[in-house]
Amino acid sequence: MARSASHDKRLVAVFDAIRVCEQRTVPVIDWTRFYGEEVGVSAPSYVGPVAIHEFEGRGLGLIATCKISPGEVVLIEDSFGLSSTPNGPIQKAKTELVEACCNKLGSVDTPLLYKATFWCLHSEDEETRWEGWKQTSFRKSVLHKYFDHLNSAESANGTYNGLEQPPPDWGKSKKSVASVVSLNSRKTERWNPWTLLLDESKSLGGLWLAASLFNHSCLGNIVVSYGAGKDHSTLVARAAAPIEKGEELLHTYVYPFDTFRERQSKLQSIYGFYCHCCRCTIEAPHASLASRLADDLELELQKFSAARGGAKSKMVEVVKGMGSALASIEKAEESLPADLRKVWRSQFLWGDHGLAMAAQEAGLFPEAVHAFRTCASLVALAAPSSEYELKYSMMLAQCMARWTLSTPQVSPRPDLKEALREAEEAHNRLYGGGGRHFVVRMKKRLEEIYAALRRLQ
Ligand SMILES: C[S@@+](CC[C@H](N)C(=O)[O-])C[C@H]1O[C@@H](n2cnc3c(N)ncnc32)[C@H](O)[C@@H]1O
Repeated sequence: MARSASHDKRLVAVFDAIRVCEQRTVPVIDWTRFYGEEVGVSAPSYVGPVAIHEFEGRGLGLIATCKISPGEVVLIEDSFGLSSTPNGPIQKAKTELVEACCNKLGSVDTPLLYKATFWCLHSEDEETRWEGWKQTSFRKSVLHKYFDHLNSAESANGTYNGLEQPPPDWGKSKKSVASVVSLNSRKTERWNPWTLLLDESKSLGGLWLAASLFNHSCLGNIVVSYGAGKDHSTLVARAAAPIEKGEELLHTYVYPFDTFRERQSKLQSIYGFYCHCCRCTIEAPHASLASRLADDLELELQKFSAARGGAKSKMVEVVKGMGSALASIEKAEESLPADLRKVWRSQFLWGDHGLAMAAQEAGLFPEAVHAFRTCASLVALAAPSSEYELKYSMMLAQCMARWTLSTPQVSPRPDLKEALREAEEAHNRLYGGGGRHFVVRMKKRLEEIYAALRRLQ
């Protein structure tokens, strides 16, 4: 008996190793359809070189089973549930998502494995949950089965039956569904093919079972994007930085450019934990200073909102005010150890963004270009390869184009070609390709702006 048990263990180890080696080839994304309005373009699911692991103080998470390079796909997965109203208020999106999950859990068409995996996700509902869903070893075995299913072409039907535990009690209350949704849901994002900016008007709340296992760091090493699938419901996670074998894969749950206190407060109120990541460790001792400087900057930003659409001279004043608030931040930065300065500075990126917008509106293009460049360099530190990197490189290129169009004799000319190349690279980092296609679209858009300006002259 003992002999056969150890034999079994070795067999499991061999099969596990084969499972890691025999990953499916990463599906290719069709870029021409990616930006379109078409629905029903689906990408096959895929799990890269990752394994489920238990971490002290943060429950289950994912680790790399080998070295992963930036841009490498680690997960492709379709949503379990989606809210129905695009860009609805958070509460409405959550209510709709809870409803969608309840329907899916109640449907006989939903494979048992999906239902079991849903109940294995992190939850704070201690009253109505069956005890089994809280046991780490049981959660891990169900989740492993779900991961295997994502990487195989087989249907999920029946796979749950192989688990050792008795079939669970499916009769859950809406409250327990809501707890899982609150702690694991995310918001989809998509690019508007016309403005080439992230289009909030199409965002939906959604739940992805495997992606729910990513734990948080304010300096994450993966990025997530949404493309293909009905309602752009397919989630694609990629490495944003080199990840060593055995290192945890971490995603940033909150806006990465909020101040230390703002991030901590959101993480505690929404997810119930205090973040001890390396960035928070750097920023914690200087938290009061950062909050005071952020308040001063915020006052200047409010002046910008009030001056929008008004006299140019007023906007020039606003630019001066913002510039001096940012100069105080840069002065405070000098008191920090040199290697911590830039990461600390990224808490104020939104101020540079505001300055860039105000300077652009005031026609102060060199200042605007400088501020957009600062945004891009801060993103590269705190949120590399993210949608923010693409956003700022695109805004920079568009600002340079406006500058050239409004002052054709400008000297030295802004290097628009270089900025477009940077946008192309940022696109490739975020999506693993498609940058050329994207830049061609952007050039077309710039030509349209130019033609419109010519008509006005
Ligand atoms: C989306 S789930 C992530 C997976 C989860 N660890 C599990 O066991 O299923 C979010 C929850 O994980 C935990 N968590 C995530 N990141 C954490 C971190 N950096 N420190 C402590 N807990 C964390 C928190 O309990 C949070 O509410």
